[in-house]
Amino acid sequence: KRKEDYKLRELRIFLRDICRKLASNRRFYKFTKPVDLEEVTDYLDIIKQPMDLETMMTKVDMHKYNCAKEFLDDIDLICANALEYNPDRTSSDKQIRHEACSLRDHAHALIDVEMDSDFELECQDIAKKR
Ligand SMILES: CC(=O)c1nc(NC(=O)[C@H]2CNCCN2)sc1-c1cc(O)cc(O)c1
Repeated sequence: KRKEDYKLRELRIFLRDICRKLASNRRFYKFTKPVDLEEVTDYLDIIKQPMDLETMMTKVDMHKYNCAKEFLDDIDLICANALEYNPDRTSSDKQIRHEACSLRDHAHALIDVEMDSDFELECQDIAKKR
């Protein structure tokens, strides 16, 4: 197990904790599971790359993230998808856009507070090499 692999294991432990905290916040309930394509039948006509917190947890376990930036790119994707699928001036669309922006800001804030910036820079160097 190279030194790099110990760093990536530490990253996975950290990202699982971030994912758990976000998924356990009732405000982000709509983003915890893949959009139900039986219910939302036109979803894939509009959203080309669905993403959700359960899928992200699986990606952590499958070693798909080599730095926190890659993890936050998927959080930003969840948010962008919700903004794109819910553009209307209705209160329901406005509410889900608000929840999506809140998820994005909470995720970035959690990582900025809890993650050592030098550690992330080391992970980004590893990510570049892989
Ligand atoms: C996550 C998401 O983007 C989402 N958007 C919705 N939009 C609408 O229903 C709007 C779209 N504009 C017209 C009026 N209806 S419902 C919905 C959703 C909510 C859940 O509790 C679970 C789930 O899988 C998906």
